Amino acid sequence: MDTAAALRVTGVSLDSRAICPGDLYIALPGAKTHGAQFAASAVASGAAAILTDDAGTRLLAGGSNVPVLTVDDARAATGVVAATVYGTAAISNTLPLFAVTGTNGKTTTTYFLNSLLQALGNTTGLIGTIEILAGDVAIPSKLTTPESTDIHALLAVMAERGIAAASMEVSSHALAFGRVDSVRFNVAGFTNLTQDHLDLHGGMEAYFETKAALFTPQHASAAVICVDDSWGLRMAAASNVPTVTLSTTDASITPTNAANHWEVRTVRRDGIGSRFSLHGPAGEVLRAGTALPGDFNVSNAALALLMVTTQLLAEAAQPGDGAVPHAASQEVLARLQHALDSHDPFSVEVPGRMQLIGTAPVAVVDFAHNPDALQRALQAVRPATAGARVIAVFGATGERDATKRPIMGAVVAQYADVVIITDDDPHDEDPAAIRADVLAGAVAANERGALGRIIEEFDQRANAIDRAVELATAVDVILVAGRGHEVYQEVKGVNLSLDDRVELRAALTARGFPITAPTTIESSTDD
Ligand SMILES: CC(=O)N[C@H]1[C@@H](OP(=O)(O)OP(=O)(O)OC[C@H]2O[C@@H](n3ccc(=O)[nH]c3=O)[C@H](O)[C@@H]2O)O[C@H](CO)[C@@H](O)[C@@H]1O[C@H](C)C(=O)N[C@@H](C)C(=O)N[C@H](CCC(=O)O)C(=O)O
Ligand SMILES: Nc1ncnc2c1ncn2[C@@H]1O[C@H](COP(=O)(O)OP(=O)(O)OP(=O)(O)O)[C@@H](O)[C@H]1O
Repeated sequence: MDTAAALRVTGVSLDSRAICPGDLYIALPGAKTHGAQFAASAVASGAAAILTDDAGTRLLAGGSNVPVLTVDDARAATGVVAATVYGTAAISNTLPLFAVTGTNGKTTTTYFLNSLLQALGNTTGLIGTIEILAGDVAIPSKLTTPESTDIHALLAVMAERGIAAASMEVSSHALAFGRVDSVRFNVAGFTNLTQDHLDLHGGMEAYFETKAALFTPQHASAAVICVDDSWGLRMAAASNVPTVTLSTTDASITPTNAANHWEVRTVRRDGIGSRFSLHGPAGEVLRAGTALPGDFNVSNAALALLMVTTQLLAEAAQPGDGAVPHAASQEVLARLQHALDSHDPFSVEVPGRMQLIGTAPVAVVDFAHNPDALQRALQAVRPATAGARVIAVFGATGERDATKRPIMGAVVAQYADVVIITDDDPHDEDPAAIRADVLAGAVAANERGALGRIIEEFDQRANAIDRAVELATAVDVILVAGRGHEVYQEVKGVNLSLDDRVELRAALTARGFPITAPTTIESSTDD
């Protein structure tokens, strides 16, 4: 214990491969192996000490020449240790943090938050599926929500670099594995809950409970919860931090506490996007727009707007009773409206999210990879022109929630005229068996009279995309769904280069159809 008391570490990592000299290596039990198996390698890389559990200590059994600290639950200790080492336990007092959780819309909403915070004059940070940004420094992202050791290190770097506000996606995996432990967000937002990740959670109730952990004083000072569905209403009731609710569709359920309820009204189409107004309980009105198609992007934009509004109102609140004087509230609204009008922050492009690749036919790459997202994406791209068809290319992921596969097949058959089934990331599963599960759902829906009369299957995703373009006329719409921004397809442990945007653009060009210019975060421009 004397050695431990005198010990100084300069960083923390859960991964022996990422250890830098002077780091603490936290050896965790995992699904496949125990981190203690890699302790020697961590020490060889310069680990100054090891923290682990009883099982880890037994595995080390006198074989370590650095101090070993043993705790009952090493994962539960990780967040607090990382926050202590990086000095980030109370960082949200000086660096406002925004978290977004929900099945769909996390990435888009964090991009919208980031864009609005910048429009308000902040240097910002962003942590999510596509990339991590600390001001103008971009760091590649491996997970939607990094491990807590990485989050605390990133927050320390952000504070050092003068970042004024940061937005983060919080996945249900992150909540289940304690990745946001010792992080308290100023405002946590909830988008929606629909079927996904049942391989991890077992059922929707457990999935809901995991998400609900974000809306507790341990993790959030305030919540903004979208109540467009009954899960949202339940989340608002379960939340035990000050909560503002948001409804974004006519069909939304009105919560009982109208005093904290905001709603979207007057949505109207504007090109492929929309304009809308957001109305508060005291007659507040903010007007905004988004160039991204789909009603769900109005929801995402409204959620981002209300989360920032909530934080600015909290900053304007009087110490003591917490009330916001009328003049201060008017000032906040005016500042926000000016940022909305001058920067159009929700028209930022989100890589692989309803990303327009071709114009005639309209050809879109989107990340929809679960039943609800697919339905909404297909509805969003449905053309008004009589006789125009929607041609969908998609597949399901291996080693993830297998129950959603036939449902995805059925949804696409229901909402697309032409259904082209192919591979997503099969991981270690047999791709043909995954396609068969999806196909079964599409065929069954077809037999029940679903819209999709043409159903085809391709084992090569590039060929499936090419086939979609071959079948298309200039008035049709092609939706290539499921992989969005991803540039590799993982097949039996091997990452094969594959970018839907590149394949779609090539197929359109080969047939003389017009395309849009590539954007920055694409494999075609990275190379
Ligand atoms: C299912 C899941 O989340 N698994 C996580 C879990 O892995 P595991 O239990 O299999 O770990 P393991 O391989 O047995 O290894 C045990 C320990 O040894 C360590 N190790 C292992 C090998 C080595 O050489 N050195 C080393 O130190 C590992 O870092 C780990 O701490 O613990 C690891 C670190 O402790 C995580 O990196 C890993 O996430 C993997 C990479 C993953 O793919 N997770 C996905 C499913 C995920 O979290 N996705 C969500 C988003 C989902 C969505 O919304 O779509 C996300 O937030 O990204
Ligand atoms: N609010 C929403 N409701 C339903 N579907 C949405 C919503 N926002 C986006 N989508 C659909 O879900 C897909 C994924 O969106 P996004 O990446 O923003 O969500 P996410 O929660 O980060 O997803 P993931 O956890 O899988 O990374 C989009 O490509 C779109 O098809």
